Amino acid sequence: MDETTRVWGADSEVGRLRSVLLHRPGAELKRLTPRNNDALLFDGIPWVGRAQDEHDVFAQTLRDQGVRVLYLRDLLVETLASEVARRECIDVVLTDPRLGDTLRGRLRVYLEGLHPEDLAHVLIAGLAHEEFTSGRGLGYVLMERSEFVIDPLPNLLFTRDSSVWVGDRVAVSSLAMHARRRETSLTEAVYAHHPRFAGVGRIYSPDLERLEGGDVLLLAPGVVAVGTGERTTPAGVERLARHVLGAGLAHTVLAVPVAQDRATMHLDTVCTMVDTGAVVMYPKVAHELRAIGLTLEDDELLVGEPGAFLEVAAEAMGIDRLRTIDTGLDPVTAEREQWDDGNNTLAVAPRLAVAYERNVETNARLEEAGIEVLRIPGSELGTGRGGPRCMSCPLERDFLGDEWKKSCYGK
Ligand SMILES: NC(=[NH2+])NCCC[C@H](N)C(=O)O
Repeated sequence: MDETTRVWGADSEVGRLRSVLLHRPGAELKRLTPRNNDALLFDGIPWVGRAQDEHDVFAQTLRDQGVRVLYLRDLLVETLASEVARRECIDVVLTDPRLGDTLRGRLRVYLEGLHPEDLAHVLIAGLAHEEFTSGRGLGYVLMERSEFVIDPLPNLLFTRDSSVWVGDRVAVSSLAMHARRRETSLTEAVYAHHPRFAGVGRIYSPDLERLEGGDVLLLAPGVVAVGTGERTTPAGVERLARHVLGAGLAHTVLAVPVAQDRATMHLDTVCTMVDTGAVVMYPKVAHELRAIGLTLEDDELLVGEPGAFLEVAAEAMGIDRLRTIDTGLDPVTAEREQWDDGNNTLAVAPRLAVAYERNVETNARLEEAGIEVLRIPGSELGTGRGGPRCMSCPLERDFLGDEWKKSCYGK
């Protein structure tokens, strides 16, 4: 398809995937140490070379299915050819109040002198105290050697969280955790200034209430579920609902409260779609999870009565039942495989999903249920607590539109 006729976006989680935004992990992962990994939201210290190999397998698996893989880093380098984009990305770094004016001034001169390739590297991998030899000022002198003048972004790998498409519009999200806040200045720059995305409509921006893409699930054309818990706030759900409903991109938004735990940081840690009317879901929460329908009437956001997620979702989708496939086999296996992102699958098409190979029982269950599983390794990638869905932002999926119901029932 030529660039001018391209229709970006998605109206489901399962329409045939045409292009996807990934970030191949790099030098930013080398910044992780046992002292900073918790603050940087990693549960271990990944072997970086192996994590890259695993990620390459992921990307190749998608390409083998005819999916075009775009890398965030490449787009960022191209974006940074624009003076405005450069200034915006640099300004965000310089707002860090830890710096102090002297160090800030030095840093500005340094960053402004960098070629786009090197600037992208520093924006992603950060800048260690010892690497910035031209640093001056009290902020610099009293900084611990192990600190960063610019913090690295090891979670950039999880491209699902910093932007999400609803219909043909993109939401650049508002990340909740300090370690991730700056990620969206890079995604924002790409969507705003890369010629590839010229003219694309927006429905969210990073200055709004907290909202992370991992919480946003396109259940069906017209129905969007949004988790609210550790990351996305109820106010974030409300704001997105207003924008999505107001723009006619959906008729119902479901707010889905999830426990405020690391294991369930996003809705996609317990539930992802693998077919038009089916989800893989952590059984422990499947029947506890509640949902509240939000609709818009005369510009007023109406909040429905809370009900069981599976029922409220099926009703909003207009189907009798949302099919569930359980994580694991017994409760202990289910808990282990939920933790290891067994629920976090990426559908390439209806009944075809990428999953971590390590979740043996969950994958077997998916296959029993008629879902073809494309297995990828994730021993190192998994240390960041994210699976194939978290590591991908679908840019183009075939829109299912009215065909959706037919494919849901026509099996
Ligand atoms: N959509 C997701 N589940 N993303 C997982 C993100 C993991 C990342 N380490 C974080 O804590 O933010």
